[in-house]
Amino acid sequence: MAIRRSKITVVGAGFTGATTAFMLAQKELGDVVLIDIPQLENPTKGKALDMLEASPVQGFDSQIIGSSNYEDAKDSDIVIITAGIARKPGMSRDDLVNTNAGIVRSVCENIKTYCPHAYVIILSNPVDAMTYTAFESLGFPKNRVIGQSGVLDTARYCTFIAQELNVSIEDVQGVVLGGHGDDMVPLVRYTSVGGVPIEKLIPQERIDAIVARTRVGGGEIVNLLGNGSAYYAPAASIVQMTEAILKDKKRILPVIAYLEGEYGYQELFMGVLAVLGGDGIEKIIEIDLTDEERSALDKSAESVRNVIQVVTA
Ligand SMILES: NC(=O)C1=CN([C@@H]2O[C@H](COP(=O)(O)OP(=O)(O)OC[C@H]3O[C@@H](n4cnc5c(N)ncnc54)[C@H](O)[C@@H]3O)[C@@H](O)[C@H]2O)C=CC1
Ligand SMILES: O=C([O-])CC(=O)C(=O)O
Repeated sequence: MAIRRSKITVVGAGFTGATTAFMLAQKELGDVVLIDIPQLENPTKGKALDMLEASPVQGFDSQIIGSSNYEDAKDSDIVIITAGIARKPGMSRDDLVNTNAGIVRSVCENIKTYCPHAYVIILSNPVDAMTYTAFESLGFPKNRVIGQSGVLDTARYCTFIAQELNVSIEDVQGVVLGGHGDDMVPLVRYTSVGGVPIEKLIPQERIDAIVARTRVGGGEIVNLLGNGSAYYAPAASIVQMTEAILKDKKRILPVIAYLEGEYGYQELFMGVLAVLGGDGIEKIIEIDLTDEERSALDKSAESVRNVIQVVTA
């Protein structure tokens, strides 16, 4: 059998979806199908064609098509869900829960039919609860249903640390666990620059300020944009996760995973460190936490559980 290119479907052709599709093609991770609602079929086709017409200039061979028909998504290896509404200034991600749960459920019905073997990555907010919703609707094994939050939250955290120290971002290592909300848990004790713990490089009050800014990093962008939320860094985060799966890289990344006893949590989707490779979430890595870190994670888990209760009620 001839080797074929991977096929990646991105559902939702708005800011995050379109940016993700373009980055995936630029990196030649596969052929890309961009899907939106029938009322937006022409703009979706237009965006895809515009991206494709960049290929001669940028030298990528990935195909990109726009569609509102899931037949075009048939047998995708990866499906990325960005469909849904985004928040505006003054709103929390949780305010989106009812609208986006309906959208995610209807998208998942199509994924189930047309892409039964896909690895599914969820971006739509509130993303921990939307990953739970997708898992329930799809009925896929837990290793194939993965939410995106920690890669982005960690990226923001590392950006602020590199800025603070005026050093290369390449030398900053950190991790943010927990739900994708204002009580997420940046783990200072597991953060280093060039192998040196940040507590030895940055005064405590500046570390506290960086942690606080990270927790509201999404809101900072929402307030600056005025009408929508972040999309460049979210798209880059999704692309990193997609690449980890398609290239079986076995990256250790913070992802939203289904917890069945890990860290003592049951039947909960939340951000934890995991090995992400050719079989999706291949392993969850449990790290030891101090009492303080543990109670911060418990608080975040409680917030996530409250939103999940809305979608399971
Ligand atoms: N988890 C994370 O880290 C992040 C999550 N988000 C979330 O991602 C979602 C999308 O954000 P944006 O792309 O900025 O919003 P957007 O409004 O630019 O795009 C959303 C797109 O979804 C489409 N859509 C709605 N219902 C659909 C359906 N049933 N089928 C297919 N497409 C449908 C809309 O027509 C629209 O084009 C939001 O919920 C946002 O909060 C955004 C950034 C980061
Ligand atoms: O803040 C938002 O609404 C979008 C998002 O999840 C992020 O950028 O972290």
